[in-house]
Amino acid sequence: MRRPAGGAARLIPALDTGDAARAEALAAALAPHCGLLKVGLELFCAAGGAAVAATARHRPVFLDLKLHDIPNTVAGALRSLLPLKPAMVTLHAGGGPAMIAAARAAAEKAGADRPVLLAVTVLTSMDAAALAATGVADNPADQVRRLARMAVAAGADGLVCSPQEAAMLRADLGAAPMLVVPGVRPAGSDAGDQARTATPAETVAAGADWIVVGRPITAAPDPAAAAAAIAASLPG
Ligand SMILES: O=c1ccn([C@@H]2O[C@H](COP(=O)(O)O)[C@@H](O)[C@H]2O)c(=O)[nH]1
Repeated sequence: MRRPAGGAARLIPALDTGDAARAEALAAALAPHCGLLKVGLELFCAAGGAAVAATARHRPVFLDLKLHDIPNTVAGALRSLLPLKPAMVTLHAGGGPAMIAAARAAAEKAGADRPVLLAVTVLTSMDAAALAATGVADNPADQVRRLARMAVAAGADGLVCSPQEAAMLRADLGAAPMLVVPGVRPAGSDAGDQARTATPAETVAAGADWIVVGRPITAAPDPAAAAAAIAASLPG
């Protein structure tokens, strides 16, 4: 997977709906304004591989299933997903190095066309209090750094972090890991359940390769116009 040159290629709209027909209509409308399209848990649980195939007719698919299980099970899940040819797949960094290494070994069975493996660090919906409730006393940035170092060493190609950690990860890990960043909000839009946010332009300036935007696009009266406006705001 090549890194995006800039502008619209950096944008990944999240097709978060349980309605496969609506997802396909969104995919068709948003494709001219983005680099990839994200199929997440809501759409995959509703429509499975058929939704991935339908979305892939419009743009390469970022399959955001956040796999998190014992290594053998995650490796098996990866093998089951390979026929769908997703461009990117997520797994939780919290599954640990053996799980990530097993996923990498399974993905490599697809050869040169294998999906990019992205390790999700600390969910962008979590603030320090939410993290503390899980037993992690460190602030989100420290926990993101710790998980990111471990995940890259174990074989992840890239990371999912919030806009607020992108610059730190670039400084810490250099240019190599791909950074895919949700929790992105155009100025003035509702954060909803996202806790660690920034604007699209700020997020790219901080070092994100791709930004993920869901509701500010899909809940807009004209999703294609919303995506076009976000793409136009991105630095090259
Ligand atoms: O830490 C994470 C990991 C994944 N996501 C996903 O990104 C989108 C964001 O949607 P918005 O509507 O723009 O909030 C959604 O599909 C999440 O599952 C994330 O938000 N944070």
